[in-house]
Amino acid sequence: MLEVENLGIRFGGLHAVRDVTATVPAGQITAIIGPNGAGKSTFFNLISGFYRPTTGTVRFQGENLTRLPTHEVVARGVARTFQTTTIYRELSVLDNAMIGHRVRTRAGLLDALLRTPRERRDVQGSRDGAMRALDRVGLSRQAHLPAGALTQEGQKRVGIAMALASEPKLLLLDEPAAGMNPEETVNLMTLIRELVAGGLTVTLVEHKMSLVMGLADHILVLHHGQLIAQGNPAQVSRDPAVIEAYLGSHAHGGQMGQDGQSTQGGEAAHA
Ligand SMILES: Nc1ncnc2c1ncn2[C@@H]1O[C@H](COP(=O)(O)OP(=O)(O)OP(=O)(O)O)[C@@H](O)[C@H]1O
Repeated sequence: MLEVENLGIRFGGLHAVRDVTATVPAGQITAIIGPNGAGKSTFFNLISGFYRPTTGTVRFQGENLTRLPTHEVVARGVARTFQTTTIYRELSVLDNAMIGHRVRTRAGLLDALLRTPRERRDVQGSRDGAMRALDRVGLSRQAHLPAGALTQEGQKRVGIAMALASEPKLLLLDEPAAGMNPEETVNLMTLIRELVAGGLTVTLVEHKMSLVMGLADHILVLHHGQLIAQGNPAQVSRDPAVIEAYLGSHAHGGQMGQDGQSTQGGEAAHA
């Protein structure tokens, strides 16, 4: 579904992502892992159009997305969530999801100001699309609550609904389980599996190895911006280069698993 070739970006002297060639298969869950600073978020920013690569190409369903602005990437079916929650806490859950949907509607500012028939049709379309997205994440009954009144898990679901409201084919989740307790993490895994069973392709960056190893069909491992391994969880967790990368990063003060639980390296090595 997604193919990147020789993808790279430099920030001054730092090669944050270097020469990555990889594919994301349709209908599967692909996880991107690697020690802190490995380039995972930067890689996400490259494939979702937030950053322009210094080298290489990004192709989605055969189409070259490399130089497209973010909204064009979204319009072609690639949507993402963010590491930190970016929902509007004071707005209703429905309004949040509608914001996600508006990316796909055509009415411009003039239509909105003049409240043209097209604008009214688009608002109705956004409402319907947003409700469908809320239904997919199990939030239709909370649609009229302020988003900030929901639990941490509920707010994460709002963020996912915002992305789903643009009706993506590929959903990019940036650390979806950050800040979640074990029960919430299991609920999230169930939700992701349901979305994939419904035909969505999911790619995620995640530190929690229990989630990655329990969920991913395919794993890409980045280290110092480079792809050092890929394969299924069993293959990746016994790959010497992966174990070395995590243990090395730990030895040099690499951050431990999310919320300071156990080391990524330990979990990867024992998964
Ligand atoms: N906009 C930027 N400008 C300069 N340097 C950046 C920028 N974005 C990221 N970097 C650097 O690129 C490297 C990779 O960062 P990135 O956030 O992609 O890693 P990561 O694997 O997502 O890390 P983490 O697991 O800590 O979230 C880091 O050294 C980071 O400081």
